[in-house]
Amino acid sequence: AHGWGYGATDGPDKWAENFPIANGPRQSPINIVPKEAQYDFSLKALKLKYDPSNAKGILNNGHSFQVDFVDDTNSSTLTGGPISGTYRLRQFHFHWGGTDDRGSEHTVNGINFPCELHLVHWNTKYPSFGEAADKPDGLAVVGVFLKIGAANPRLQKVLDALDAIKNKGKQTTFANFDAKSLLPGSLDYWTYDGSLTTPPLLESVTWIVLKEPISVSSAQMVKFRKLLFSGEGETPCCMVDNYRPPQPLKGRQVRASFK
Ligand SMILES: CN[C@@H]1CN(c2cccc(OC)c2)S(=O)(=O)c2sc(S(N)(=O)=O)cc21
Ligand SMILES: [Zn+2]
Repeated sequence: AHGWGYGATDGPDKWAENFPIANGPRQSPINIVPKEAQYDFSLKALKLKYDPSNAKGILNNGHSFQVDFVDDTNSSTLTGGPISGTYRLRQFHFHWGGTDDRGSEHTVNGINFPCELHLVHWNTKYPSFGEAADKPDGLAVVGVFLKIGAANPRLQKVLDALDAIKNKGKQTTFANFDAKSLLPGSLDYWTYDGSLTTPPLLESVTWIVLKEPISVSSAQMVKFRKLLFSGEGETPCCMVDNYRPPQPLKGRQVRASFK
């Protein structure tokens, strides 16, 4: 079965056995070296328009937890930035570590952050998310680093919902949430062509990684780590270190929207 995870026997080093694209030419995440990123004056400003009423539910999918959005209209969209056309917000989720010194997927000058937020959008030139997911311009994911500092009140509603979805497969309603509230003040970004960072590792993602992190406190990080990879009745296994390490750049150019 395509059971994959983040452990010693099913983790990132084993994914190529079932998903050979793991060794492909445009895999994610990557280490971002700001000095090697090329400023591209033609890159547009990111335009993120999110409607809080599109928030639907929150789910523990056994790899992370995700907040799902109704995506049958263009009321929550990403436009501008490095992409052309309109991409719809599908879900957001996080990756984090067992301790505050690791957890992000992208790194900057080799530095890990304790957590990374991904806002997943799909290209409306395709009829559905499923159709878009394996096309080279199918998905656009906005990545936001979380840095240890003051407690982030914008995260609290998400963290307070986690007690209800402790185990794999559990979900609950999650209404009226403004995903825009999770974004930092600056929308300066790095962008490059990449992939899903989890199986099926499809090379369909235009990555848009924001330069400015948002804050999270150590106490808030403890709440992420109370989630379980395991299902109810299984041996409890803490959901931590659910990140793929940086992958080879293989000649790709990372562009910057800022000087
Ligand atoms: C488990 N994988 C996540 C869920 N998804 C998923 C589910 C089913 C099929 C599929 O591809 C056909 C993708 S997803 O596309 O929403 C994404 S994006 C993403 S990340 N870390 O690169 O931002 C992780 C996942
Ligand atoms: Zn992700």
